[in-house]
Amino acid sequence: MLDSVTNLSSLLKDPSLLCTKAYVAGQWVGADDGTTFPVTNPARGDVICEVPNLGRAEVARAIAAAEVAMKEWAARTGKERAGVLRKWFDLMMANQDDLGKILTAEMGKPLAEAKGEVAYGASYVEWFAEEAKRVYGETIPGHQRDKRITVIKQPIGVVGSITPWNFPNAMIARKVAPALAAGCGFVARPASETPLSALAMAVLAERAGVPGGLFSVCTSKRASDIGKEFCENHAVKKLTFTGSTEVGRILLRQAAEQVMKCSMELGGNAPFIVFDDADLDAAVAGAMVSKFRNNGQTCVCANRIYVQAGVYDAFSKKLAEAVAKTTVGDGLSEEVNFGPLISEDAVEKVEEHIADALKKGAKIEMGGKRHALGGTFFEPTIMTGITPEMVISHEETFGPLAPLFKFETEEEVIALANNTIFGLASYFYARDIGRITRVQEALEYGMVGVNTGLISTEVAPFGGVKQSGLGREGSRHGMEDYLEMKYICLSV
Ligand SMILES: NC(=O)C1=CN([C@@H]2O[C@H](COP(=O)(O)OP(=O)(O)OC[C@H]3O[C@@H](n4cnc5c(N)ncnc54)[C@H](OP(=O)(O)O)[C@@H]3O)[C@@H](O)[C@H]2O)C=CC1
Ligand SMILES: O=C(O)CCCC(=O)O
Repeated sequence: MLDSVTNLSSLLKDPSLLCTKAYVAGQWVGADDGTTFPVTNPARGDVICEVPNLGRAEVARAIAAAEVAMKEWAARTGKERAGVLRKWFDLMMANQDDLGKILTAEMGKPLAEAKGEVAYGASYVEWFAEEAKRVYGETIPGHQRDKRITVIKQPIGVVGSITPWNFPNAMIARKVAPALAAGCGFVARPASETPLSALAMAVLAERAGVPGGLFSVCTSKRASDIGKEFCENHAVKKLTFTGSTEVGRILLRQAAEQVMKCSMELGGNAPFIVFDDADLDAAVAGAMVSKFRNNGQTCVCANRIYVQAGVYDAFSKKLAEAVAKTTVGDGLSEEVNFGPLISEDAVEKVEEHIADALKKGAKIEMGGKRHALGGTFFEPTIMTGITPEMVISHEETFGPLAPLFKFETEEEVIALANNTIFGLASYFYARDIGRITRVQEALEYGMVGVNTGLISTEVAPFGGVKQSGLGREGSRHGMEDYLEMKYICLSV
C-alpha cells in the first residue's frame, strides 16, 4: 500500500523513474507559469505528486525542437534508428517492475496487469525497431519508354499525440515507436490522470540515446489547448489520438483546417457472441478476459454479451462462478484481480447503465453496486435479461458490467452485433466451421476474435471501422501511418 510520492519512490528499485518535471525539447522543466496539477492514486484517492501544467507555449517549443531534431534522426539509417529503439525496449523490460508500480499507482490496474502492459508497450518498441529497417519503396515499370518510376517513403514529419489513461504506457508506445522508427519527431501529451508512466518512458528514452528534443512529454491539464496547438501549429504534420469518439470528432474538425493526417483509435461497443455449439468453458474464460481486463476499461472490452438461448442459463451460471473467484482491491496488493475504476465519473456511468437496465426489466445476477472498500471500487457485475432498448446496448460502459443478451438465430445476432456506430473489436465462440466463416466475414469490425477473448498484439493491425477510428497501430501496417509516399518520375 502507498499514500504519497515518498512511499511510491520507496517501492522503486530506481526512484529516478518517478519524475515530477515535464520533458520538453530535451530538458526536464516546469510550466512557464509555474502551475502544477495533482496525480492521484485511484485506489486510495490521495495525491501521489504534482506535475507541471504546461500550456501552448511550452508545447510549441517541444514541436519546434522535434522539427529540428528529426532532421538528423531521419538522415540516420533504419538500422541506426533501430539500435536506439532496441536499447529503449531493453531498458523498458529491465525496469518492468518499477514501470508497473508507477502505472498501478496512478491508474489502479493490478500490478500483474500493469507489468503485462509494460511488456505489451515494450513489444511495440521492439517490433518497430525491427520494422525501421524495412521501409521499402517500389519500382514501377514506366508508362513511356523514357520514363522510370520509383516510389519512396519518407517520415511524415512532427507527430502530436494525445492518449488516454487506461493504458498509460502502451498507448504511447504504440504511437511513438513507429513514429521514431519512421524518422519522425514526436510530442506526447499523456492523459492528465496518468502522466507518470509517460515521464518514466521519457527517462528511459533519454538513457537509450533518443536525441534530445526528438521526443517530448508535455504534461498538462489543458487538454483542449494542447489539442489546438497540435492542430494549428504548421510544423505538426500528423495527429494521433486514442480516446473517445466524441473527442476524436472534435480533433478531426480542428485538424481539417490544416488538412492534417490523423490516426484515431476511438470508442468501441464490442459484441461477444456465444453460439450454442461453443466450448462453454472456453467461452467463459474468453469472456472473463475480454470483459474484465483492466476492470472493463478497455476500448476492446466486450460490452454486449450475446448468448444463444440453448446455452444462456448455463453460460450465465458458469460466468458467475468464475467472477465469484475474483478479488477486488488495491492493485499493489497481491491476489487482486480488479482495482478501482479511474474516477467517480466512471463509477457513475456504470451505475447509470445498471439503473437504466433495471428500469427496463433486466436482473442483477451478481454485484451491481459499489464495493465495500469504498472510493471508486465497484463490484464485478453480471446482468441478465438485457434487451436492445437499454443504454448498455449502444453505449460503451467502460466498467466491470457484463450484460447478457439472449438470442435465437445467427442472422438475428449478426444484425444485433452490427447495429452500432462503432466497429472496433468483436468476439465470438462457435465450433461449426461454416458458421465461423460466415460470422467472421459478416461482423462489421476492424478486429474479430474467434474462440479467443484476447486479440491485442504488436504483430497485428489494431484499429476500427465506422466511428471507431481511422488507421491501424501495430504490425507492418502500423508504419504506414507515419510515412508519406513520394512518387518520382525520371525521364532518361
Ligand atoms: N478508445 C479508447 O481507448 C478509449 C475510450 N474511451 C471512452 O471515452 C469515455 C471517456 O473517457 P475519457 O478518458 O474522458 O476519454 P476522452 O476522449 O475524453 O480523453 C482521452 C484523451 O483526450 C484528452 N482530451 C479530452 N478532451 C480533449 C480535447 N477537447 N482536445 C484534446 N484532447 C482532449 C484527454 O485529456 P484529459 O486526460 O485531460 O481528460 C485524454 O488525454 C470512456 O468512458 C470510454 O467510453 C476512453 C478512453 C480510451
Ligand atoms: O483501450 C484502449 O484504448 C486500447 C486497448 C488496449 C489494447 O488491447 O491494445
